[in-house]
Amino acid sequence: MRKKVVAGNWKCNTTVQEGVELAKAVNELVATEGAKDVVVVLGTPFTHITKVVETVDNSRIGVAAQNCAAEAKGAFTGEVSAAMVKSTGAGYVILGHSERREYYGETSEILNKKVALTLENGLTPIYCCGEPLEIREAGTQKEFVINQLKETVFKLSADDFKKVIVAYEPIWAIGTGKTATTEQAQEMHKDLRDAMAAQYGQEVADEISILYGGSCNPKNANELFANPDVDGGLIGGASLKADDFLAIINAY
Ligand SMILES: O=C[C@H](O)COP(=O)(O)O
Repeated sequence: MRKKVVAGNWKCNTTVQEGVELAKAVNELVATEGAKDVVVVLGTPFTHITKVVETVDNSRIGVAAQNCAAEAKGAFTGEVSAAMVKSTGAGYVILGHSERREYYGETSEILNKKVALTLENGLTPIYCCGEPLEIREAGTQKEFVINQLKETVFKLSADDFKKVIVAYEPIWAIGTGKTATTEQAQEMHKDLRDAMAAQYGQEVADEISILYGGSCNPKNANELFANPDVDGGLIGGASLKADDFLAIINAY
């Protein structure tokens, strides 16, 4: 039975102190009011990870880095390795977010190295995929997104692929207030699961959590999560407010 997952992606927001306050608030709300069958993850900036791991109940809330280095270690000034992330107590790494692909030139080749290092270090990759507006308008989004998977995580063995969480994030919906309709989300998630089944078999495909990301909020989460192939969300803006994030966790 695949897991329901609601992961926050704080992106480049909050100071360490603000982040710890936010984590504290989420921790309290999740402990008292959070849906028990939902895996909750906080994707914090690198600088916050150790403190956030110390702040939350780790048996209830996981912590994610938003990136990691494509190299294991060495002379790579400014980089943070997967092993370093692991040593903080974090359990997840968000990889392939469209902002990293677009602003930092992350290619499939780079992402393959990051995915491999994440898995080697016992971390769970939350692997993002999604199409830009022009691809959606041309109607070729299915081929585009499945190709992103083919170039990266579909190169993994079935055993490794089973450890991956996939997040579908249409780029035109990120931070724009323009959410994919519930039909658009379900259609793509089903297409992605079918592609996973073609690659690895239905049993593996049925185990993979596929999250939706893109202007997900307390008002639309319920409808989005009601889809049979939507297994949760990767939440940007709304994860910065503890009450909104809790409402999304409880939207199942
Ligand atoms: O990683 C999260 C996504 O980019 C969604 O961000 P958003 O909820 O602010 O649209």
